[in-house]
Amino acid sequence: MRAAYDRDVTEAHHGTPDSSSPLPFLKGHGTENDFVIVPDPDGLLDLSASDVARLCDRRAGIGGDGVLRVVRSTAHPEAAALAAEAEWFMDYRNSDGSIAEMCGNGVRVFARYLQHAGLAEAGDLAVATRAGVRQVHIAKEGDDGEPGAVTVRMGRAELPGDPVVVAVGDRSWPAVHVSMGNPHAVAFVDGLGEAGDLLRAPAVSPRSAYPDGTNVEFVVDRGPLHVALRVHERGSGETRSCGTGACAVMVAAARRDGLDPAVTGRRVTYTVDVPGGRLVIAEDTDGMIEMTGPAVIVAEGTIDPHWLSGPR
Ligand SMILES: N[C@@H](CCC[C@H](N)C(=O)O)C(=O)O
Repeated sequence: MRAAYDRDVTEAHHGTPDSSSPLPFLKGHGTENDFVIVPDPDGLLDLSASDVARLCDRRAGIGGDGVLRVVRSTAHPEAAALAAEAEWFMDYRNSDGSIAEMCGNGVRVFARYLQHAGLAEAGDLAVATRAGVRQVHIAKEGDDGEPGAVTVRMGRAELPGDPVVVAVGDRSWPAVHVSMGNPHAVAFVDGLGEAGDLLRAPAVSPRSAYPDGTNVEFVVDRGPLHVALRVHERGSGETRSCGTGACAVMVAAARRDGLDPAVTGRRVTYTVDVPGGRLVIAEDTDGMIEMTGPAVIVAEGTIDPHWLSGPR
């Protein structure tokens, strides 16, 4: 499978989405936050927002919460300056085609793709993202053949401390404004059902706190150092998991619980349950946040370029 795939990447597709060459793709997920992975090592593809939305369409396309385009850093204008630190750039897009600064599950799935394609080995590697370079560790396969978990050093959280409010219908909750490179509003609720069907984005005020929109997390306690969340993602709707969201939740929960590693001098670790699984998130005394969880490649194939460039 890998040999055929390598041939596809290196020989079959070099062109734009409307060229006649088949376009290789893979499908992967991290705690069911799922992505269409598009290898484009030389940065030749110009995926428009509507191309991305079409790929992510769960009925008429492949389906995913977003697209991970895999580009050599040297071949992408936003990453060329990072090329000395990270060979590969994760060009992440939400399922509506919008660009986001960072995707925590995405970067773990991205690393798994590199390993799957023979472009990286288990161990440490660096990935360039719009939020900067992220260090990733792929654990070795277990004796049972299970792929090792993927850990990413997510950087430090920023908590501006401004009061924000999240509302769904006639219910509202005070929320914590957290940036993980991308924006989050974290609301502690009594039950995850309180957020309703989340078919539409919750209202967040003041809107000036989030000039570019935001991701919203609803959180309940499950036990000591253990929380669960639902998330409505900017640009993707409700998803089964959000890595940056889980990190934002971890930090908001830790501060609420009076735990700040920079003050206590002790690393703190939370278990964060998401609808699609479980993430383990730790904050170190220097503020560095590490997220660990599964990352899986489930399929690979080719996209018909005529379909992608066809009538909308
Ligand atoms: N699912 C992601 C976050 C993706 C970006 C987000 N929707 C945004 O617009 O900021 C994750 O795992 O972090």
